[in-house]
Amino acid sequence: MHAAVIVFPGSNCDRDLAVAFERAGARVSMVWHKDTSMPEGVDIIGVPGGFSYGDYLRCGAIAANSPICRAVVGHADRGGYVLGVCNGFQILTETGILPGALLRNAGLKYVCKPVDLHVTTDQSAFTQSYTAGSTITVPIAHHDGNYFADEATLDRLQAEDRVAFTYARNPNGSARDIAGILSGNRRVLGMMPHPERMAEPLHGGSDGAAMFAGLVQQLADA
Ligand SMILES: NC(=O)CC[C@H](N)C(=O)O
Repeated sequence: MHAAVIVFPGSNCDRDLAVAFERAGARVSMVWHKDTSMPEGVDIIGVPGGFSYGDYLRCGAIAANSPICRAVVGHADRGGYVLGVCNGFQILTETGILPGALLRNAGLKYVCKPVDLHVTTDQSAFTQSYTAGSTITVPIAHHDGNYFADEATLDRLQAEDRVAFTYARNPNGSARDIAGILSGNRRVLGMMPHPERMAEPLHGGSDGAAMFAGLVQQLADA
């Protein structure tokens, strides 16, 4: 399984994401934001967390218009897999690959701490290694993690079983406690918490590792 991890100026979780994929058995290519295409045979694109372009004008807004993001959109349009974590989730909403937007945290503060997440669905390559209804612990680290979408979009996400994770205790004001959502074809996941930062015992927990293991298993079989 071949994963590409995008590197923007200001990314700070790109290496963490690459290591999480590698430890699960994937081959990883790092791809610079000025590139215009993916390496041959990429199965999944990881859009990492961080502060792409210094979070100007809004988190993810400039990255969404970077040269490489045209290739990310093309990959998603062709039914390819994409994982966007934190700033990556913000970038995926800014490109329109995923619906909604990430607003300033309700408490107007940067929040950095482990949080409990409910796994809402196991019906995706990202969440198949978890039990639906179980609770996992994964850190958050963001100031713009307050998921917003109009009521019709939120209803549709829930009706289509596309809410992947919800917060056990909402840390940022997200609508309906949403921490992560899937695309309509279930091949794109955007989430604010960082599974790659809780992926081995030295991180203080390894609940995030099952996501990468599940992806490698599914995409190796594909
Ligand atoms: N860890 C991250 O990716 C942070 C994303 C963004 N810079 C924010 O603070 O909201």
